[in-house]
Amino acid sequence: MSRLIVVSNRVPVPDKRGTAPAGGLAVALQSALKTRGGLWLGWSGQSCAEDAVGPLRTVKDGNIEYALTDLTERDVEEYYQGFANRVLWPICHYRLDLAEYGRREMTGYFRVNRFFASRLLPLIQDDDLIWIHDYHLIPLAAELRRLGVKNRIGFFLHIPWPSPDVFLTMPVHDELLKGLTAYDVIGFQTDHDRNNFADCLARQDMGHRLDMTRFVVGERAFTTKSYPIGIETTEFAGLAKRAAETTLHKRMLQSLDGKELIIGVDRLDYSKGITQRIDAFETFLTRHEESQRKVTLLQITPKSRSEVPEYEAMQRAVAEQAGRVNGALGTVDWVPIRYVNRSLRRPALAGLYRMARLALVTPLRDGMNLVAKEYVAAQNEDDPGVLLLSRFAGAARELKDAVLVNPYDVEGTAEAIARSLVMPLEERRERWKSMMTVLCTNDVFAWCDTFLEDLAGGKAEESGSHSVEARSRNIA
Ligand SMILES: O=P(O)(O)OC[C@H]1O[C@H](O[C@H]2O[C@H](CO)[C@@H](O)[C@H](O)[C@H]2O)[C@H](O)[C@@H](O)[C@@H]1O
Ligand SMILES: O=c1ccn([C@@H]2O[C@H](COP(=O)(O)OP(=O)(O)O)[C@@H](O)[C@H]2O)c(=O)[nH]1
Repeated sequence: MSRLIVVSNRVPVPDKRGTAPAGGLAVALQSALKTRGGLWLGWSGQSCAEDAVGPLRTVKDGNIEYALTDLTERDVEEYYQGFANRVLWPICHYRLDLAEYGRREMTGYFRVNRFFASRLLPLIQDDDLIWIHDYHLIPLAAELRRLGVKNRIGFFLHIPWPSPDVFLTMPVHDELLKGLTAYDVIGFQTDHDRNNFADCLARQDMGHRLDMTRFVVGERAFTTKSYPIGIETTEFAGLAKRAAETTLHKRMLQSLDGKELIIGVDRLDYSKGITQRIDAFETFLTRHEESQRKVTLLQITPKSRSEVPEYEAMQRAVAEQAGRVNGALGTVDWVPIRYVNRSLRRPALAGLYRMARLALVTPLRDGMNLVAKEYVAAQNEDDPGVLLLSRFAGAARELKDAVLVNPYDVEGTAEAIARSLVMPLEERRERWKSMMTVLCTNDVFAWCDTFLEDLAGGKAEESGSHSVEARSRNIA
């Protein structure tokens, strides 16, 4: 079996686990890699002065070897906070109004990709499969090809790919599209994203289509498909079941004092629709006065990308909004919204999901949204809660039995909250069962195996892949 090399900007640095910022890419890749093993290269999360970047730091954890690199302060500013998170992120989430183009940031982005290529090159062996992740590293394969790398290289985009009208507003769109054609397999979360990408190629008159999934651009042929990312469904369900025994769980139940729990879990990001959600919750409480004092919304929102101005502004806006609603509607013994700005560990989250009668997952746009999947997996099959899910999350393409809402429609979402809270047990069970069936089939191991099978050139890789046997060992 070929060795797997994974490259991503964000890596769950082993000695910092638990304190690392929450994010679906790191969570999912770690689950996917733990059986198969491999080398995982990424940013250490540390920045340093221009002349102080040391050698790679390697850490072995189980059968994953992490290779971590520091970046300079300028790199972080231009590549991560600048081009990745002030241009690519807003554009891919359809927020043209928030994109801030700057030549310095664009140059920094391509420079850091060259730097990643130079760090990776000495580690590559002939048979390695290389799997690069997300919008930070789109040009990495082109840089590796320039250095003579002939290995199979795959790319998976965790965020949405927008329609050509949106994507082509970006000044360097052609460099990015051409950069992608250096990969052998390009994966997206949904068919919708994949089709948008194909439409961008067509609009720019780049190459031609061989069949449903194969394209040729210049000298290169590549496959492009959707591979919806999943979670460790069975393991997460087990975590949630066991959480009922913990002190946190008991304390939380006590503090609820019989009130129904509604939960929201999101990084503090404008794509997650948190302000629209709070508006919808307030509208629900005002229009359904009988529910006041009977429900509590627990909004867990770890800070994210705080150095980026749009995120900093949002921190203030959401805190003020939650404070205003609590001030207006709260009573001496009832707080409508419990707003938590810290990251929780996954076992604690699993227990809270299971306790919640309703989850509000209402992004304005989201690549997938693993929280939606985790909430479903955590439910008690005899008395499952309801998932209220935005149509604009990648997860909505699979979880068709969630209560689907348009998060821009605040009144519609408020009414969906009201309906969900009184949904009969039989309907809740039917919806849950159908969603859980999807999650058990499309779990994170299936995602990983399917992508790697295509990357390996169609042959199923034998040992160490996530065979049913290996997966059950993993769960045990
Ligand atoms: O690394 P950060 O800047 O702290 O951000 C965290 C991650 O956010 C994004 O996650 C995405 O990946 C999830 C798993 O595929 C998906 O469910 C979600 O919809 C995406 O938003 C980002 O794409 C990652 O690169 C970041 O690490
Ligand atoms: O306090 C928190 C909040 C979130 N998460 C995890 O972070 C991931 C968020 O992934 P998602 O795909 O929903 O969104 P992203 O943040 O990647 O955009 C999920 O696995 C959550 O369980 C966590 O571990 N602790």
